[in-house]
Amino acid sequence: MTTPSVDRLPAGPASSRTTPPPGAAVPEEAGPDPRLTDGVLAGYAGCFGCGEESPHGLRLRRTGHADGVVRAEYVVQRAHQGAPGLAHGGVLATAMDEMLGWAAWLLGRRYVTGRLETDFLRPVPVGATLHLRAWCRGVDGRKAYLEGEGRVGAPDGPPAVRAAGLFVEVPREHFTKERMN
Ligand SMILES: CCCCCCCCCC(=O)SCCNC(=O)CCNC(=O)[C@H](O)C(C)(C)COP(=O)(O)OP(=O)(O)OC[C@H]1O[C@@H](n2cnc3c(N)ncnc32)[C@H](O)[C@@H]1OP(=O)(O)O
Repeated sequence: MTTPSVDRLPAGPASSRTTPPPGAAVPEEAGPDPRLTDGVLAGYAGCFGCGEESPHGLRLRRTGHADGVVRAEYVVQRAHQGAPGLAHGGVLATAMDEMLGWAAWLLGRRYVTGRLETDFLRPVPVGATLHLRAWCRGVDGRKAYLEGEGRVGAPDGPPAVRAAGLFVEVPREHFTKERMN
């Protein structure tokens, strides 16, 4: 069995709900502002995507950002399997959610995922390093439109996952009002 050629797929997974409307501008990157987080999310160690205290988490490691593109690496762990030896699709979607979230927060406002769309292009083995990137395609009021991809083995390796998301700006209280403890 062969892996389908990604060249025959559409350029991105975006539906109309994750495509910025005409005229939506891409704002200047504001950089992570510690005042936005109030200690709630900045480098939150318990984060399943990036936290060091999440034992089975993805532990995404940011490798930098420039020109509006944030980059990270993710090494697929045994705890992240779906089929034997291969990453679970939901885990890969989580990695993309995290990446798009970072790209949104770099705009200098608080965002949460409203909608996440994912294309899975090829299987990703346990032990492989996924090279991830994400960027903003536009902002329209409270809505930010993000895109990203993950490539296997190298930044220019074969694409394994692509995502598009709609993130919605929320007030600080969003992160405290529904907490159970
Ligand atoms: C340094 C920190 C780094 C952080 C990285 C974090 C990465 C991880 C990110 C996450 O996973 S966040 C957790 C998962 N997401 C959530 O828990 C969000 C749960 N949903 C909500 O809280 C609310 O539904 C939400 C804040 C998204 C929207 O509710 P609101 O009442 O504030 O707004 P509203 O429903 O009026 O929607 C605002 C606009 O967004 C649109 N919208 C909202 N959800 C949508 C959706 N799913 N699809 C399409 N459009 C959507 C909606 O139509 C509307 O468009 P218009 O302004 O044009 O009318």
